[in-house]
Amino acid sequence: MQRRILVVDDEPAVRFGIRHFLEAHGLEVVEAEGCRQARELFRGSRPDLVLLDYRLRDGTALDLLPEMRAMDPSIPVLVLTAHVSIDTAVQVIKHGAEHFLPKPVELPTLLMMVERLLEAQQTRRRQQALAASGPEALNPFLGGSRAIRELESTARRVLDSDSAVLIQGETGSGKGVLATWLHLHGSRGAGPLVQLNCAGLSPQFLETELFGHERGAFTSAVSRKQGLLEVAHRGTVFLDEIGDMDLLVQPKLLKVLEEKRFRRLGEVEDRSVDVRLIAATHQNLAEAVSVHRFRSDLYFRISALPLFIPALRERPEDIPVITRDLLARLSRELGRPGLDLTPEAEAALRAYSWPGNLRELRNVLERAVLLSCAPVLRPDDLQFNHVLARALSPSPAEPRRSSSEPAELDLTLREVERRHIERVLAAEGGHVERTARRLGIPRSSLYQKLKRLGLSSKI
Ligand SMILES: Nc1ncnc2c1ncn2[C@@H]1O[C@H](COP(=O)(O)OP(=O)(O)OP(=O)(O)O)[C@@H](O)[C@H]1O
Repeated sequence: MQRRILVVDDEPAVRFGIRHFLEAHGLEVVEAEGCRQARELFRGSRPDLVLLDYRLRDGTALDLLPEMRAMDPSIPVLVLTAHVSIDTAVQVIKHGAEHFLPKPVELPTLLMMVERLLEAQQTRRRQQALAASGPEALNPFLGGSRAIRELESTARRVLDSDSAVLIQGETGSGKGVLATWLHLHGSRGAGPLVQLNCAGLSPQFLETELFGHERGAFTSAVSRKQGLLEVAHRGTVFLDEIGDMDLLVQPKLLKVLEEKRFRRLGEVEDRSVDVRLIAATHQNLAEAVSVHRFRSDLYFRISALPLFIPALRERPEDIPVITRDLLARLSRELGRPGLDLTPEAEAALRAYSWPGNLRELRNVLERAVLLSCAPVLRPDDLQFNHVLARALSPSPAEPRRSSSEPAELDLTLREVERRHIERVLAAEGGHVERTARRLGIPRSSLYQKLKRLGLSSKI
């Protein structure tokens, strides 16, 4: 990730000299000749550091410093001045500058200072991000199966790239956990991680969430709103269920990815933004492209680095390790030290088909720990949702029939409805809202049907 420096000086020759030197050392430079332009660029081009001449034609550093601190206090400002006096130095530092340097500047000294300030800023941001994620951050690569080892090695290879990542996997398989891990361990780990689930969002809502709006952009826009893309500047945007993104919004997202620019609703000028996109879906996006539910250009853009999370049933050998990790976490969270399980319980966990993947495993264990007083869990303590599991993967003795088979014709309408709801519910991992959407009925109607048909929505 290239760092951007805003150089504010009214002398073009000074700006040219600094730009030339910093660019030769891998930094990107944007220039402003006075306070007005500096304000615009600070807001619009989002620099990582500012080099600010003390005296400008339309003001001094003392005017700009408090404004810049108020807009983003994490961006260090280094003041350059030809009139060094103790009083100026004290004023400049008091107004929020990180340091000051006498003019004419010695370029190697300037570079050293810039690099140190950028490094300190990066460390500070990373520490804040790790502290916010907590010591309990989940490890997405637990287990020794070949599938999970391959996932880890691919994920480590894409860590520091700026290209978009597409995480595919069944519901509850840990796509969100992997996205958080990629952000925290990548070169943007010190920056913000902003998440949005696109499922069920109207195009208007999705657009204002992503791009923000100006006051008065539409009737209910009573105040200005920052979009999530802006908030995620220098960090990562995690768009969950991207397959559900409305076709009207898709080209706008593509523009941001290609041009690194976007516009708030109701705004006339573009803003620049630097974000990495991590997208996730449980759908087959290539299939969605083939039926024109997803744009092929956006698909190609976001699927440059695809990661596939294997379903839990495809790697039963990992279940014991994951279970012990989850039990250790539950021990701490619930204040129940020494939680363990019998070999028979472990075998039962390995034998189950886990339609809800890791989310379901965690829920089964949590329920067992809460309902059992004993520290060691037995098979009886584990309550599996066999209805869902059967609906998703029927046993060989009871093969799923195609609708053309005569036996289907004998089913009552109620039974057909029941089976269909079971299947969709299983495919959506027990997620009622998504199931209702897929069935095309309101959530409240689905709850009524579940109750009437004696089905459980719990995963
Ligand atoms: N590596 C892991 N270790 C322990 N628990 C995990 C792990 N990954 C996921 N989980 C559990 O599964 C839950 C679901 O994870 P996550 O939200 O990342 O899945 P997902 O694939 O994004 O789900 P969805 O398809 O519903 O968006 C987590 O809240 C956590 O309880």
